[in-house]
Amino acid sequence: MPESPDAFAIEPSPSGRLLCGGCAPHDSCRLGVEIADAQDDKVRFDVICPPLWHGGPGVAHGGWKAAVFDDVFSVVALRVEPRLVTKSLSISYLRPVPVERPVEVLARIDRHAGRQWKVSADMTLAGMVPAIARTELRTRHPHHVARHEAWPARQPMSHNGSRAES
Ligand SMILES: CCCCCCCCCC(=O)SCCNC(=O)CCNC(=O)[C@H](O)C(C)(C)COP(=O)(O)OP(=O)(O)OC[C@H]1O[C@@H](n2cnc3c(N)ncnc32)[C@H](O)[C@@H]1OP(=O)(O)O
Repeated sequence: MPESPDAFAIEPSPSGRLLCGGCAPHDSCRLGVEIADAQDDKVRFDVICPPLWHGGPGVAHGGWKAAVFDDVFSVVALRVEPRLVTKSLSISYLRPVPVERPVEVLARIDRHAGRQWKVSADMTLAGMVPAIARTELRTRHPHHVARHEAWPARQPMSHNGSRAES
């Protein structure tokens, strides 16, 4: 019998990294995120924006920063709970971040009760804070992925044969 999609959980890679599904086969984070120091409820990350993720000339795309925050938030909480999803993500973009320059991100669990997690982080570069963010995570329901797979199949078809949003 095929394994349930909800059996999925992020486990350390062969080199001990916590990686998303897209990066796990490469055994490296394509966003440029590495754990520098981990304590119980906070983790410090060394991060370098690869040139691929530039937006304006020589500076990181805002979507890269968002993905970095989403990633580090999950890593902090994944060390306690392997089955998580992001419910909300809020970012303040305060300064540009140059590509290929080391930045530091410090993420901390502010609150955890039941399925609910609140985590926040600061990005720092040479004593400046170019971005801060906070998130709400949820521990996945046991059938989270299976429900999401079933949901599009229930949506009505549009005229061109694709499924309509509802
Ligand atoms: C480097 C280490 C690895 C890092 C990996 C990268 C990390 C990336 C993490 C992510 O980005 S996860 C992907 C982005 N997040 C999502 O796609 C989450 C989508 N949203 C949801 O699944 C739900 O909104 C959520 C589970 C967050 C809701 O949680 P809540 O606790 O606020 O609400 P609740 O569970 O009570 O569900 C609210 C409503 O949604 C419904 N629901 C919940 N889960 C569902 C599901 N799986 N399928 C369909 N409906 C669902 C639920 O029945 C209910 O419906 P009603 O309002 O009608 O009662």
